[in-house]
Amino acid sequence: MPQIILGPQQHAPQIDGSVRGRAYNFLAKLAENDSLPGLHIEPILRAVDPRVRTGRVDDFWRAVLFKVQGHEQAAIYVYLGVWPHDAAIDFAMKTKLQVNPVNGIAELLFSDTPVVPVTPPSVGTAEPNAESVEPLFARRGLTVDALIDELGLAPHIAELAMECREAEDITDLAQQVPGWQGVALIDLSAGLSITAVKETLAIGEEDSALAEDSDSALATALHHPAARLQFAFIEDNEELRRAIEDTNFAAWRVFLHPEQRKYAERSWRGPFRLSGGAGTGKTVVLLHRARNLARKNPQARVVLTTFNKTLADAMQRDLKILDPTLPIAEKLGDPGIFVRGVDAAARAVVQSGGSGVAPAVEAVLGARTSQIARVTDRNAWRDAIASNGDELPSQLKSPVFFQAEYDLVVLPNRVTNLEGYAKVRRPGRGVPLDRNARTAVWSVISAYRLNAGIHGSVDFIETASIAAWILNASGARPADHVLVDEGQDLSPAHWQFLRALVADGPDDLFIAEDSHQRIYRSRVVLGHYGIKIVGRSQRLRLNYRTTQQNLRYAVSVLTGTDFADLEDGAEDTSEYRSARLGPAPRRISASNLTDELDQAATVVGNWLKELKDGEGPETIGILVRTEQAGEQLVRALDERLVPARFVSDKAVPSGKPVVMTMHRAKGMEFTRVLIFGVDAAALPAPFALKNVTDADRQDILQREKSLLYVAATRARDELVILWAGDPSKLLPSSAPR
Ligand SMILES: Nc1ncnc2c1ncn2[C@@H]1O[C@H](COP(=O)(O)OP(=O)(O)OP(=O)(O)O)[C@@H](O)[C@H]1O
Repeated sequence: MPQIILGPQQHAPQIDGSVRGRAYNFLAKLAENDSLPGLHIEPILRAVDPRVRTGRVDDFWRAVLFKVQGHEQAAIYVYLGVWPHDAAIDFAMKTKLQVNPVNGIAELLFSDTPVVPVTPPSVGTAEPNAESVEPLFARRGLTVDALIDELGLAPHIAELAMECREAEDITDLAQQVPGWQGVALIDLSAGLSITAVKETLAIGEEDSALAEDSDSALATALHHPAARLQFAFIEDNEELRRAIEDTNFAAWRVFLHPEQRKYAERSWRGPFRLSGGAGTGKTVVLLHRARNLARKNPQARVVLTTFNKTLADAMQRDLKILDPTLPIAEKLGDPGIFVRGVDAAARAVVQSGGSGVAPAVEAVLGARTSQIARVTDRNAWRDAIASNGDELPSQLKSPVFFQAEYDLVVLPNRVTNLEGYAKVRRPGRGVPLDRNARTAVWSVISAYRLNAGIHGSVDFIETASIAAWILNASGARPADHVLVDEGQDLSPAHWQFLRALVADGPDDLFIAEDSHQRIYRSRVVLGHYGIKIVGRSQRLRLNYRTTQQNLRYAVSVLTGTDFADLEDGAEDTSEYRSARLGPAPRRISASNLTDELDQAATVVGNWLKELKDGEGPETIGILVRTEQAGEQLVRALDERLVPARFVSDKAVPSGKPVVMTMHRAKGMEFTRVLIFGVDAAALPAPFALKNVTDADRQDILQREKSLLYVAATRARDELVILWAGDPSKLLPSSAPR
């Protein structure tokens, strides 16, 4: 059966729903049998490319396609869109599908225009003395010949690129150059060498050898990972229908970056870690990988998990958008993809743990009732300190200290009594504790556990620890593949649980994380919990969400902070890059709270007026540090006749701008973002730093910075930062360009 490929369609006219429907019918028939006479697949006399065809969609509309016939392969049809009859012939006459002679990537050429119509970059806009500044690529030692002969850029694009003075000019050019060439320009402007760019685009030395003008060479060139930034292989009619008829068909569903594709498809002998800055498509990779694994083996039990329920629900929704036919498992251990927050997945193990639960509770928490149906009250540490903390050194009288000590030391080491706690090693905990201090600390931990026992409750981390014990004791491994998002915020007990879900082996664990976005917990070294990454770790750097301006601002929030990833290595942000341009982030200083609320109402009110057709008010996000501040802000906006809705743990409803905490905004995105209340007095949050040890203080400050980074990277297009009085010290002192 013929294979349909959707090629670049930016040259085709917009068509309405009924024409889309007919275009789909045409392509569906073509995919079944290309010799059906009603299709009228016609070559065009004197066309520059003998492979070009038109096909009859109806009396008025014609499809333009290329027919590529590989050896012993079914015909491939590359679809470029539909045009009115004469315009279709005209377009078909001058369009050529070829193999790039340098790198073996399939590409379109037009005989009387450049590869794409490009306006010259606005050279020299960036600096007042720009005339004297050498263009960026020349400063980097690049030449037009190298861009053409070594990389394979189209000559007119290489020449324009060599004229660009600054990175913005390159981005501007790249935005107009679809496919791999645009991506290559962004990579070069971020400082990558031509060799490194070729590596990210999966261009090998052997690729140019395929650059002959044969059908089989073209078929190979269309499969090139970099060609697939523009040419999408459509696998069945359902996918075809969605791609043609759905006007919201999102690029992430088919046009993966070669690196994203590699991580979605490749197999590893053991756990793999994919790190990457905000918006680099880590979640997209996980969704594609889950689909690939489920398709490769329909009996496979794939667990797709993340930090919490809201993010898991969003992943499940997107998985269905990606492919509605995917088998979603409702029960852990069933074939298909089981999508849950990590705590819900642990609960599922405990709930079905039967007689294994009581010994697990005893092994993890010591002797107590095995009633664990309830969740321990969030104030339980405070209460335990109040009742049993008299002997504690004052700097340890803090729920923050106990939560971290419990997560990082007590639970992962299965400490159940003072003897155990007196001996346990506490690497990385900062404050050393002598025997007396350990006794005082243990007294509080015992009280915490005793109270929870009386209430028949456990906290989330305890549940993960109990679930891990149950699985390890029984040897049951209810998953074949575990895919994890937001790994930077999981605790050791979570990792012990995830490790226990799946046997050691190929493609057992795939972990996406960004240590710059660690906002909940202390840093964890995976190797301590049986997850040996050893060399199986890569990084994504191209941001698909945020404009270059917003990204640069967000990264400048991080500057000066020494981050480390889950494997203890340093991470840097120097090659983070974005393929989009937009307005510079606006920083607004208000004189007092009333002024700040007025300014917020003005910003959001204006944004509401600017919404385009099809853009709902919920694409505006207003991010705050605390729930209380959020609820207060909604009331104040309401008084100023600006509608808004505070969203905490539910999915975001449509119809109004959304106010939420910066924590809640993790993993989300908005077209426009206002970060409200970035005052010196509010960020870092004073309550977070109350009664903490010096060691914890540093880590909390780092997390508060990361919180601001998370908030700033939620914005696709516009970002406004607003404060009253003095700005937070966590903000960069000046706005980057
Ligand atoms: N190949 C792609 N083509 C088009 N859009 C993409 C692609 N990959 C990702 N995106 C888009 O970029 C945005 C960010 O993707 P995603 O949420 O997967 O990133 P992330 O790395 O998980 O981000 P974060 O860490 O901030 O949660 C989304 O809107 C997604 O649809």
